[in-house]
Amino acid sequence: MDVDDIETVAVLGAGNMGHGIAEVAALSGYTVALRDIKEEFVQNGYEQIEWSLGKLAENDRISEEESDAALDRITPLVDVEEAVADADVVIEAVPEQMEIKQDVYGEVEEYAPEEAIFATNTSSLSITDLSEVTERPEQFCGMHFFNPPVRMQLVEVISGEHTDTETLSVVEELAESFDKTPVRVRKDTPGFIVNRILVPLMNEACWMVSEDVATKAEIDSTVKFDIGLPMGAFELGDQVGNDVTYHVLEYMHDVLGDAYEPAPLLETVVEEERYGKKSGVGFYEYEDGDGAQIPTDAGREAIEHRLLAVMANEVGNLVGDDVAPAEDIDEAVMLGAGYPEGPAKLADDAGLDTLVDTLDELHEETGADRYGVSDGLRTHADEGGFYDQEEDDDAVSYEMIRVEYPGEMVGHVVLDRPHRMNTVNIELLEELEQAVETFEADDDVRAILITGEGDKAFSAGADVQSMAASAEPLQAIELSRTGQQAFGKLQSSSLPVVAGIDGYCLGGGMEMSMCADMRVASERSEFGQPELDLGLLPGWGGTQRLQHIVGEGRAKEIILTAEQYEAETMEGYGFVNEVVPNEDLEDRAFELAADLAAGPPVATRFTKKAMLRGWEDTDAGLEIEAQAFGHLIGTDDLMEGITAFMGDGEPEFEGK
Ligand SMILES: C/C=C/C(=O)SCCNC(=O)CCNC(=O)[C@H](O)C(C)(C)COP(=O)(O)OP(=O)(O)OC[C@H]1O[C@@H](n2cnc3c(N)ncnc32)[C@H](O)[C@@H]1OP(=O)(O)O
Repeated sequence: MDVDDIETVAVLGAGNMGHGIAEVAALSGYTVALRDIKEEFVQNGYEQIEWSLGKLAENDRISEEESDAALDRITPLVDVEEAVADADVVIEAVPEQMEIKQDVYGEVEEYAPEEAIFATNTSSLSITDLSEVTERPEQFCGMHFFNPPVRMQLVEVISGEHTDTETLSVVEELAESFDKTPVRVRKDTPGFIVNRILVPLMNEACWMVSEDVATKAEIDSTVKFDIGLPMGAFELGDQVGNDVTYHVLEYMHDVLGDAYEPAPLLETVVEEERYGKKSGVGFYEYEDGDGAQIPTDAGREAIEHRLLAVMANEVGNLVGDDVAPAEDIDEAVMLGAGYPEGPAKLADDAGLDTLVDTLDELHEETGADRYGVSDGLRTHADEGGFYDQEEDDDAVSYEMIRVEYPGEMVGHVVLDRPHRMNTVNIELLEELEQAVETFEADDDVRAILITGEGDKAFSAGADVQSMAASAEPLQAIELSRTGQQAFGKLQSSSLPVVAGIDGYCLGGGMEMSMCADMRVASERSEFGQPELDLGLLPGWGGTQRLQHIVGEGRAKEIILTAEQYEAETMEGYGFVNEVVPNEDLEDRAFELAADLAAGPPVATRFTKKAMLRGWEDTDAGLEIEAQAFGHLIGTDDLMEGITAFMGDGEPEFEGK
């Protein structure tokens, strides 16, 4: 079967995952049969889809017509025969119990066309075992979506023992046609990739508390603010559901052995039905407490090493068993769990030798199987890392941005952290500076275009979480200077710069766009300098540059109110040169950049220089800005602002 042959997708199970998958398939133009065992279940799923499509339209992610058309493509059904009779692909998302799934496949096998592919959305059962229930194990694979499917980019496509490669390729292409990123899991292993990394990490966090090695606060502070993961380990556990984690871990324990023995703390919370947010209490109290309140400064290096070592060991297992290469593991975990960098890269950065030593020491000390170093980790430690260390040191490599050459003498920078709203961290600043230098040294580039990956954000500003991790005045002054310098390089580039803005353009993201010579924005874009709401000030040039573009009055209004502004308003303020329909943004921004690239390079350069020099004494202003940034980083108000942001609350500033 070819992906182009697929017209009809049957989704079995209209629960959380099932209705989400049906919505994604319908949005991509497929005819969808959504089936559940009872009319009320399937109707409920259908209504959830209707609500979600309505939200997408309300937020301008899709048009009303697209929303209506997607809903029209979905037929809610109870009858299995009717649901699968015309299906080219059947995606099964029924409850995670072998007997239920077996029954479903028994029925489906009877009515589905012979050539139809079966894909299961299981997260914890063996693909091979499930495939053997059917008469088409070679046409059977895993298609593991993340929750909620409409928002999450990753789909793990898992090979069972009998799956043929054609089936995997078609399902990967199907995932791509859903506008998702498939990552192939070459072997059917418990937890596949993402859970195989996350669940043992969670278990190790629990072991540390169970053994009085560290407190929950110390561990979550280390995970969130030192390692820089999106949530603390316990915070994430409570979010996912501790019963779910425990269930997956038990399966790993059964199949993979004692290295995956659940920690007593995890067993206790599950026994006591402290499942997390959904039950009102987990590791933290939600109903009767303030939820996860994680201190920014309680992290410890020993905890960091131990967690990274356990994570590296799992990467070693996956790579060593040929489940996936390091690049795929990193991509999956970044997309599926929102890690700023993948686990293999994090482990390489920490040094595999050090992590192996940590595991060896723990193994000797405790004798616990989970510290036994995996063959994959040891081999890669000997080679110097999971990634090739022999790469040419002079070669420029980018991780936070993409550098592209779309033609017409345009050099294109894509801010490439869509899982974190293209937020800006120090590495991104450094890479941006490097990209500008590379373009300037390239005779074939005459204009720079900057856009953000995805349709949610050009950039939501500085990565608040990584900023909170360096809450020292001197570090903050340095961070402010680094941003000023990188954005300054863009502003003073001899090449004309166009910013193509689609979605949120906030804080540091807006400060970056201030350094472009022209800004074109989609209708749905929103602008703002929310820094004062965080107890900060725009520290990457915003206090100086904005007033040059929109005048002092508007600049003060935007910065002091910290409000968000629509693209049209910002056009009126003179910040945006042109507002275009959402779907035209990319083409129009490129067209504008190509137009400027076709202009006279020397005259363009001198024009830019003259106009920039004509500003008043900006350096003095920038110095004050950097000093102020350093001063603010140590204030209680900043912590209040960041804590409120992380916890979705309203800040109460005290002026301290
Ligand atoms: C010198 C420069 C200083 C600065 O730039 S300071 C930072 C200034 N920027 C901000 O304050 C913007 C903060 N973000 C927001 O207000 C909201 O987000 C948005 C309006 C952009 C989007 O809201 P919604 O659509 O409801 O999405 P969501 O669930 O809030 O965000 C999606 C994920 O993106 C993370 N995120 C968004 N902005 C930032 C940020 N600036 N730093 C770190 N993470 C950010 C969130 O936490 C969340 O993550 P999860 O999905 O893991 O919960």
